[in-house]
Amino acid sequence: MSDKEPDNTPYQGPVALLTRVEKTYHMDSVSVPVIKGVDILVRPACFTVLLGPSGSGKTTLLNMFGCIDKPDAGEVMVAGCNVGELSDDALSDFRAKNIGFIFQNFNLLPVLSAYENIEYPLLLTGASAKTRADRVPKLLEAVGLADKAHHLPGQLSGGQRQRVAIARALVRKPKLVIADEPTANLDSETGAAILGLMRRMVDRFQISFIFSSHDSDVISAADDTIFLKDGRIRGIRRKGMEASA
Ligand SMILES: Nc1ncnc2c1ncn2[C@@H]1O[C@H](COP(=O)(O)OP(=O)(O)OP(=O)(O)O)[C@@H](O)[C@H]1O
Repeated sequence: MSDKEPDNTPYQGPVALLTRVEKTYHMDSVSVPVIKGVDILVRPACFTVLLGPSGSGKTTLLNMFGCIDKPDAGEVMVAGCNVGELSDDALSDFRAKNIGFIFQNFNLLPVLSAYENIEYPLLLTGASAKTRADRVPKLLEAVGLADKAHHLPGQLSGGQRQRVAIARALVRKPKLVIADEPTANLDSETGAAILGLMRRMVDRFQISFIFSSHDSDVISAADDTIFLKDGRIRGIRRKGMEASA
């Protein structure tokens, strides 16, 4: 019998992985390398933050995780799939099934109620009325908006709109949720509440979030923080583990 301690670490393989990723933008005759050989691993049921100053490449990297943009070199794996090998149609299906998005400016449909905004991605994928009626109220409750189901976005505060957007991002049970500076348009108190809500959603639904910010206050909510500068990783901090360069 082995006297080795049982391994209780929750890690079960990456939800997403960038390997030696590079990206250069070309404008007229000028080439600007913006991502210069980056490796990032997103662990299951973890909250990962990309932290870096403006222009450091956060959005470019999130677009690769979100299969919106492709690297010039390197590999992007999401939910065990090498997404670089998918056709455009297969990529759209893959994205719809596996990835949820949260935007800085919420991107809600103004003519739909909170309930209908959350339900909309399910309608697009042909989910049954039963699935929709099961999931939408549960998510409204999870984000603390059960009493605002029939409000239009214009009748909600910024923080409440972002709560709707979070519920919408979760409704198809994605493996990965991507949020590009989701608190940038909120005051600091509301931003902190949204951050706390996302943290709770990671724990409750066991989904991985990757989030960009230039505000170092977000580190306390994160499991993993990736420090970026000039398109390179300058450090990684995993909660409970030693920092590495
Ligand atoms: N479509 C594009 N064409 C040319 N250059 C681009 C394009 N998109 C981004 N860039 C440049 O790439 C670099 C990285 O941009 P990116 O938006 O990824 O940074 P960021 O860290 O998200 O910045 P911010 O915090 O300001 O949103 C910047 O210098 C930017 O000007």
